[in-house]
Amino acid sequence: MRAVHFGAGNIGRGFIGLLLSRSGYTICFVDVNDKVVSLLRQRGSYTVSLATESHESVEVNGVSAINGNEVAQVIQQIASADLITTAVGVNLLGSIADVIARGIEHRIKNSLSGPLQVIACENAIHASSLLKKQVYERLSREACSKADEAVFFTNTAVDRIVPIQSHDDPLEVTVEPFYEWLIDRRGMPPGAAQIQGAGYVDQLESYIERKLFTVNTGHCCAAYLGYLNGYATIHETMADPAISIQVRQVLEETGSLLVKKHGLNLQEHTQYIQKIMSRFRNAYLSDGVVRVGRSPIRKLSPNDRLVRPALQAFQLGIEPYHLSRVIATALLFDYSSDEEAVQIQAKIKAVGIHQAAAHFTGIPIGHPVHDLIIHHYETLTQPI
Ligand SMILES: NC(=O)C1=CN([C@@H]2O[C@H](COP(=O)(O)OP(=O)(O)OC[C@H]3O[C@@H](n4cnc5c(N)ncnc54)[C@H](O)[C@@H]3O)[C@@H](O)[C@H]2O)C=CC1
Ligand SMILES: O=P(O)(O)OC[C@H]1O[C@](O)(CO)[C@@H](O)[C@@H]1O
Repeated sequence: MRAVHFGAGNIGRGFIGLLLSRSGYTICFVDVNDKVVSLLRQRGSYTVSLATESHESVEVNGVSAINGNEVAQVIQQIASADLITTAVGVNLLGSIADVIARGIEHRIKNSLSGPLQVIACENAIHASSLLKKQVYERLSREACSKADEAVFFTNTAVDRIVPIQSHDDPLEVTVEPFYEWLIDRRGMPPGAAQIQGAGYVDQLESYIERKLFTVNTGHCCAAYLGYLNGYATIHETMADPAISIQVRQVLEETGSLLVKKHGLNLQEHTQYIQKIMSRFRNAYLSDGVVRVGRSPIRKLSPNDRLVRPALQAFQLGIEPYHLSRVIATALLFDYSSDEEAVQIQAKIKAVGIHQAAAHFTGIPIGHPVHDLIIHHYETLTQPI
């Protein structure tokens, strides 16, 4: 079985590559980082170590790599692949859609048989459907109808914390021991092999929202509060009892929404929250608040981990008081090396917080949730 994986970064090597290799796939990584590509090519392997006391590690062997700019070679790899996976960042899916479309056209033109499965392992709701749309925009109508029969874009939810790495070996990647990879059973090619360690579910939306509104909402809550309070890492931030309480409050709020919307069992969900908070406290992971808070415009967008649960909660009669505070802290994230944080600060300066909040969240001025965001923003920025 052959897989082509776009994005040989932290999650690509530390999670997706590892599980695919264990399941018997040979993996060809496609990346635009020359150093990573040439090292993977030279060695054909890399090390994954666990963020635990014993720091156990495993070798991932039999991998190859291509630079994403070597388009003809990427197309050749897609021609013979059973599976394409991605972990490049949801906003970058458009930059790989072209070569994937060309690979699919090549398969169709040369009557290469066998189904091709495509799984976009990004932190977003229905990222594979988004990638499908971007790929189909680049295909002829005839190719689209052929692709309908042979190419299966399968939605997924991926969960494993893999921070920015700082090893002497640039390929080594340290990951937390926990992982969850859930795949929508309905999007599977008939008779396709299952990936060992992944779970296959029928109602993916509830799992994606459970993960996005708990792991990712809680994580960015810790990140933005940590940043505002001068902490460097999530672990340090979570050791501050006042912040830990606020993370818990926001997760109780999203928990009420998830229980009401998806009928989750409250007791089980409470345990899920406890597990997530203990993952954030892992002392063997050094995860910077600026990594977890990265790309605040994406995180503030209407379908992401903050605004989507806030508006859904509001619609179900739950006041998103704590979520609104996290939104306000995201608007206060002024890290100068983050391009999106810089854009947000420039917008606030240019048009004021009321309009800027409406612009980034899509929540109009005058909406009760907008009022709540402004209330928190003003409280947080009040001189002491
Ligand atoms: N790191 C984590 O803990 C988790 C990350 N994710 C998601 O996985 C995705 C990747 O995140 P990370 O691995 O943390 O980021 P990363 O920055 O470590 O890896 C992204 C990789 O994609 C490569 N890339 C960029 N443009 C490309 C292109 N056009 N073609 C091929 N490769 C390209 C980059 O060079 C980099 O190696 C994001 O969507 C993130 O939200 C999901 C769950 C966990
Ligand atoms: O990768 P993103 O979407 O920028 O957000 C960072 C988040 O993703 C993760 O990397 C993995 O879920 C978390 O560490 C964090 O919640």
